[in-house]
Amino acid sequence: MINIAIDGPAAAGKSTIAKKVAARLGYKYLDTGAMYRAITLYLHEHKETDLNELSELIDIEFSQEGKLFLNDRDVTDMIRESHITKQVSSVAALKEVRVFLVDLQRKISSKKGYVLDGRDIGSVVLPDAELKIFMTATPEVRAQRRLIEEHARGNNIELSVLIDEITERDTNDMTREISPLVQAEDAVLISTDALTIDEVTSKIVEFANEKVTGDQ
Ligand SMILES: Nc1ncnc2c1ncn2[C@@H]1O[C@H](COP(=O)(O)OP(=O)(O)O)[C@@H](O)[C@H]1O
Ligand SMILES: Nc1ccn([C@@H]2O[C@H](COP(=O)(O)OP(=O)(O)O)[C@@H](O)[C@H]2O)c(=O)n1
Repeated sequence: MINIAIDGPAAAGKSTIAKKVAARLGYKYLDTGAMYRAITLYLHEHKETDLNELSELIDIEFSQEGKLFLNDRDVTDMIRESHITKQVSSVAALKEVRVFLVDLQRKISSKKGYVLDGRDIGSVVLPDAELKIFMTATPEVRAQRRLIEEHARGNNIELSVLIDEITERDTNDMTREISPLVQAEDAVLISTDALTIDEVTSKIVEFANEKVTGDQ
């Protein structure tokens, strides 16, 4: 088994496709963005937190069904609310937060057989991952995809607002000092603008199978 790192900007399709790739290969999926969102929620609710104590204060667990528990509370839906989305890239820029989560992500994936998606997986969390993908699409395509999701949730948000939000978050993620979003040198670039979810999934599964057979 190998580890697969999928990085890229917001709404490129990382988590949708990472889940499908994991299912096709019989691997586990780790949503690292959800972990940053969980810390953002915790800090929103506990404003006086000493960031040096995160490891004592915070327990993050994913259930088999993919639900996220923050200190035993199911926060799966709360972490997707727009006030958390607006704050998450500032929280993700904090050194103490990154040190805590990168350590946890490395521990979880140490036994291999994981698909991880995020911003710094191929560059920082798992620089030795056997397969690295950098997934992109234009901001307009990505915002259009988020728009469909938001409308399905009953949120009547405008496309231009989503384009602005996504662009602002990408800029924050690409320009922060610690572990900015970058394409790792050895990552395969996949532009998903004109590809279906199944097409992107199959491409990555093929790459993974090549790596696994090549390593034997
Ligand atoms: N290739 C694709 N074509 C069409 N829609 C897609 C594609 N990839 C992902 N989507 C849709 O785009 C939205 C954002 O995808 P998501 O996986 O949440 O992105 P990310 O994890 O990169 O933020 C989802 O609604 C998903 O179903
Ligand atoms: N490995 C990661 C994953 C997410 N993040 C941060 O967490 C935020 C939310 O990530 P996400 O994957 O849930 O975001 P979406 O692309 O799904 O909207 C990102 O905008 C980054 O600021 C990060 O810094 N490093």
